[in-house]
Amino acid sequence: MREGLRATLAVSAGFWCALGEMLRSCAARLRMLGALRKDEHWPARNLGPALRWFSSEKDFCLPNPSWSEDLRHLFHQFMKKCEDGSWTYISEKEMLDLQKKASELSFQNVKPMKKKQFPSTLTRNFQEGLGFEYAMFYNKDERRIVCLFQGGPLLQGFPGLLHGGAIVTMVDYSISILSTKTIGFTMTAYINITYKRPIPIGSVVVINGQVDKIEERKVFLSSSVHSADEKTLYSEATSLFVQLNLEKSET
Ligand SMILES: CCCCCCCC/C=C\CCCCCCCC(=O)SCCNC(=O)CCNC(=O)[C@H](O)C(C)(C)COP(=O)(O)OP(=O)(O)OC[C@H]1O[C@@H](n2cnc3c(N)ncnc32)[C@H](O)[C@@H]1OP(=O)(O)O
Repeated sequence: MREGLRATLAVSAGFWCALGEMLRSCAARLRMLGALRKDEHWPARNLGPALRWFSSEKDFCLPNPSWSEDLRHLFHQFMKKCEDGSWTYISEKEMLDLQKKASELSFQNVKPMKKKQFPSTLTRNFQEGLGFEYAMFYNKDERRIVCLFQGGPLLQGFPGLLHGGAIVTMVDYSISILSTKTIGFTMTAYINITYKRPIPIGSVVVINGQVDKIEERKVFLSSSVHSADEKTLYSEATSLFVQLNLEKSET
């Protein structure tokens, strides 16, 4: 009797969990689709606080209900590549730790913001699905980084298309992590991007970044932005990152 009751409770708990997850997923997709409607350019209107506050616990790089099938599929493909150790998944915590360490090391004259005033990194100040949704993978031996990126409706430039500034932001983030992981903390000296095709809002792109050359403190990198099926080349960039001179004050 007791066993029967326990089994019933387990099944019903499972049912409510699955239903909850399904509703959450539908809500996120609807939010994104709603925001794409022509008359709702500012979807934050009814969405409560638009900022996603700093959290060291949640890993925003993991799939959430706003992720499309394409993004999930690529994410799982890359997670598989991590199994033999050639690629490594970069968690949100690792990015925040790097950023925190960078400011401790190099910007000693800058007063750090209090946690409560401090929204997470620029790319994380959006509700799920409305801004930058991405995950990054690093290949140490090949000095490469891959960023799987789905840009949401708050990143719109031309109607229905991603703003070029949002694209270059994501490219810059990806390769700044690559150059930092390659030679230590670096800053962007220049980034020269060519936009070849517009990127539709909500589509999934793959950013590939690689180190081309290192000359003392200078790291030269190139990157490309492709569609998930690799058929469309959206953008290409070349850039220079300079390793921070930690003896000098940087402010
Ligand atoms: C803080 C690091 C954070 C890293 C965190 C990574 C973890 C990631 C985690 C979470 C993701 C968040 C990631 C956010 C990151 C976003 C990245 C950005 O948006 S950075 C903001 C925009 N960039 C600036 O504001 C730079 C402003 N510029 C400067 O501060 C300096 O100019 C700097 C540091 C770039 C170089 O200054 P010098 O005083 O250290 O070095 P000098 O002597 O001027 O240059 C060194 C060599 O580089 C050449 N160089 C410098 N700038 C150049 C340029 N624009 N074009 C060509 N050559 C240049 C020079 O000619 C020199 O070359 P020769 O050694 O003589 O051969």
